[in-house]
Amino acid sequence: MEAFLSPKDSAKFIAENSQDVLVEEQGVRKVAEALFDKVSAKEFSLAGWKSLHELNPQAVSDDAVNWVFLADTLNFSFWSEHEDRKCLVKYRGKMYSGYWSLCAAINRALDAGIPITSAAYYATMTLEQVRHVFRSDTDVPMPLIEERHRILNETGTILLEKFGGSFVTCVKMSEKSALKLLRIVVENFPSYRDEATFKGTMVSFYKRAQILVADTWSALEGKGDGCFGDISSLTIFADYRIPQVLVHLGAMRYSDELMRKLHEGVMFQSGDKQEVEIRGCSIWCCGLICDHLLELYKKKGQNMSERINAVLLDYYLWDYARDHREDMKDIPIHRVRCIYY
Ligand SMILES: Nc1nc2c(c(CN[C@H]3C=C[C@H](O)[C@@H]3O)cn2[C@@H]2O[C@H](COP(=O)(O)O)[C@@H](O)[C@H]2O)c(=O)[nH]1
Repeated sequence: MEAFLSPKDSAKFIAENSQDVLVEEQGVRKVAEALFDKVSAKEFSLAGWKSLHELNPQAVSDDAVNWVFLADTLNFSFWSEHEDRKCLVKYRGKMYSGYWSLCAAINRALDAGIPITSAAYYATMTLEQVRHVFRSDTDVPMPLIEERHRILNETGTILLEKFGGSFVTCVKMSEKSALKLLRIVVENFPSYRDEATFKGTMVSFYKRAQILVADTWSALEGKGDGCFGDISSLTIFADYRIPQVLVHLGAMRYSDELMRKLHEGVMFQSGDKQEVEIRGCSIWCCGLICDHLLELYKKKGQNMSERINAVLLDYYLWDYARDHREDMKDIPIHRVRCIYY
């Protein structure tokens, strides 16, 4: 990890050198002010991870931690070429799309007696078994199914060989440090090495590794082995939804040239200059929103460092983006097919 800048330092470096993506200070302030009264809402709380999301595991248990590890190992690339033709998974009478289609497929498999969250199982799954477990209820399959198969086998084998087959072992090794757990994940599981080179500097985003730590924190309700004293050291998770909502809210802006490419549906490669600028500026922008929010409360004599951090801001903005798809349709997502987000 030493060779690469941390996600926070990467974001600063990228934002300072970005040409096609700009963080709008005024817009950042506006968003922080708009969120001021939301901080005490359940949408902005650790408890919201369970209470607002029926597919997330509800128990505090080893099974829940291993469920999170499986979900975040496969937590990438759900967007579809055409909005009206996408992978959907039906679970308990309800249709789920995008990231939630993954969770619905995991729970559907568990209900069918398939031990999909067990490393001993997914380390040796065949491609056909992976296709079956993650099958769509439309004629559009989940994207990158072959990569998902390869990553399941690779990750399951490592978890068995080095950590006794349970992610709980990694959590205990982290000794209640989010950054230590992040390091364990990135150093041991190759598919989590979400890194790039920008202007000759090695930068990192670690989107799936960071959301894995955050989701572990949430599943354990911030207690016991999940009581991470340094959870505020994490950044938001640079996916393809957060940039969209930041531009929609006016906290970030794309150059005309980049906006034109996005509207044309141009495919980017992971690590492209503009793709790195979108991801790095999103992280930096959200860090500034957090800082402003804390400052607004400080002016009222309130220290909200326990209630405001990048993880809770991310969860809030991601859910907001999900609920405001229609309002955001004029801001295209940036299209990348990769295993990192
Ligand atoms: N920044 C950030 N990105 C997140 C998540 C989640 C879901 N996690 C939490 C959500 C509720 C629970 O609290 C889970 O913990 C998925 N993604 C990313 O979004 C993309 C999928 O989008 P769509 O195609 O619209 O489903 C894809 O890149 C996926 O990797 C998050 O929370 N933050």
